[in-house]
Amino acid sequence: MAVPKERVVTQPARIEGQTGPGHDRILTPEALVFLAGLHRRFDTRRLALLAARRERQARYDAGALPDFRADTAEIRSGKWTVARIPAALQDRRVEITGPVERKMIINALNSGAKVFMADFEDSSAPTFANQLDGQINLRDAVNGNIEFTSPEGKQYRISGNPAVLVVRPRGWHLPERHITVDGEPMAGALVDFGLYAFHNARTLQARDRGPYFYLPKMEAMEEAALWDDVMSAAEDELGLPSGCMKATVLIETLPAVFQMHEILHALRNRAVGLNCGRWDYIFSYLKTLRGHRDRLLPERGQVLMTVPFLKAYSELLIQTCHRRGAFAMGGMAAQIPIKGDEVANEAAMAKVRADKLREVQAGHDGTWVAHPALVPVAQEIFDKYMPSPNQLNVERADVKVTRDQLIAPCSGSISRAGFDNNVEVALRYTASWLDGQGCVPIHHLMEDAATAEIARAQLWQWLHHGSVEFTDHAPINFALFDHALVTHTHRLRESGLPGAARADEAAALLASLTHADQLGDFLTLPAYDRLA
Ligand SMILES: CC(=O)SCCNC(=O)CCNC(=O)[C@H](O)C(C)(C)COP(=O)(O)OP(=O)(O)OC[C@H]1O[C@@H](n2cnc3c(N)ncnc32)[C@H](O)[C@@H]1OP(=O)(O)O
Ligand SMILES: O=CC(=O)O
Ligand SMILES: [Mg+2]
Repeated sequence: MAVPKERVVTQPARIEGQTGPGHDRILTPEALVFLAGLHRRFDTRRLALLAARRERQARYDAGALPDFRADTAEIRSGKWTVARIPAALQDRRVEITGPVERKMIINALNSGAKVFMADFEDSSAPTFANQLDGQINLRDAVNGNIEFTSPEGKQYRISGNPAVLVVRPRGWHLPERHITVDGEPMAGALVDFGLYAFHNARTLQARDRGPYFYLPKMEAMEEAALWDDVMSAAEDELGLPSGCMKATVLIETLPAVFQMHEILHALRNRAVGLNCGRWDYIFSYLKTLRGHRDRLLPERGQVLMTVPFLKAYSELLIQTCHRRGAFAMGGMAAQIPIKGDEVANEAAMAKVRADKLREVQAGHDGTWVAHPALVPVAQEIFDKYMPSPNQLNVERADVKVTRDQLIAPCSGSISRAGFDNNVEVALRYTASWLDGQGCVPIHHLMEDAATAEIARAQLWQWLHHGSVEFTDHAPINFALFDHALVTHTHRLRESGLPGAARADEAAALLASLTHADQLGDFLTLPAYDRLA
């Protein structure tokens, strides 16, 4: 049934969840009308694109393999570049990322990094309160009046030359069930983008820093075209110049690596770069090829950026970006500082340095870090090997990456410790997420939704493809999984660690996902139904 015209224009989105202090200044009547407009114009298309993902996946499950598209060959061979990149984004050598928590936003903006990516995605557990508090925090940061006092009395405020703010909304797949339009839940992506744009885009545009976004987890150029149309509509509605909203796209799914030119082309009036979102990319390799017994991955610790299929991906990304005048951003090393153990800390920092050295020497224009203490570590390497603000001039014409290289099987092994670590990480991360915390340190590594997905997907893969063995040739089986899960659940419950209170729920979810006949699309979808 068609929606009456005046309803399309004026009927606001409805709030279905509990709101807290200050949320009314984010969920204003005007903002709710703006959100409703985005939903009515774009949600049908979003749902169709999600259905297209499922159809593609069914073909891969039936034996097909991803490949470059025949219908877009002209885009790949054509001569074109992305639009001029704003001055504020010309030097992105170190970008810090982090959740939209108030203290962390201030710390990240003060960290010395060129860019801060404020994250509503992999590092966020999207409780309604987290998402709305995040919007308040970002609005205050944009307005220059963000402050925080810790329970111990430590004062936080912005000082010096803060990092340029870039916001990552949720991916197209996640719903926001606390905001509905015409009885339907809105897309998390449209809520995060819409509220941030509505409250901040005009303020940002009036300065030398604009409304800038990181776009996650896309699988096809049509999904990028949808973002382009959403941003154009928002620019029109807010009276902003066309193309002022800028986008950096994470290439973090296997299908997307075959459409990098196409994705940049779809967003060519606003694209400033692509980023190697390595953790989701590994997860997507597992998920896309879940039906292919010959492409199992070894344990997480062995799937490094130097293995052939990941090296091919990052080099093709650099070549593609630089051909189009766009930045080729590197990704996240998972190591974080280790306090109280100098030797272990130095070993972790050496791994970060090696990762950043590989990136800068391959031609990346910048990189990501997960913690303020890593900013100088990454910056030292990029300053040394990239004296100019970027290296767009590095063409990487030598790179000749084929389809087979992008989906090459990865050799390696699975140890009992690697298996056990996957159970522990998947459980502890899920429990923390259910408790409202989307990023946690586990055994001195940063764990977020993307890294935990790898752990969960690998367990499923090893258990469901017959006769997968450990290094000592013992078979991997469900009894071992069930036993490890019980052990870690008990340990977590007793530990007082983040997520301890949600250990049993997390274990039940992980057991059902791991025993299910099919690898579930996203851990965060069933987990969202149970989120505090
Ligand atoms: C795959 C991907 O998508 S990667 C992108 C998503 N992931 C991320 O963004 C990771 C962000 N990082 C983090 O959340 C954290 O660094 C964690 C959870 C990994 C570790 O956090 P902690 O154990 O609290 O770190 P630690 O205790 O060493 O923190 C020291 C200080 O640095 C701050 N800090 C740590 N990480 C960050 C960050 N990313 N941004 C801003 N501040 C930070 C802490 O708030 C703390 O501040 P304080 O001294 O003023 O109290
Ligand atoms: O978002 C980044 C990733 O590695 O995943
Ligand atoms: Mg990711």
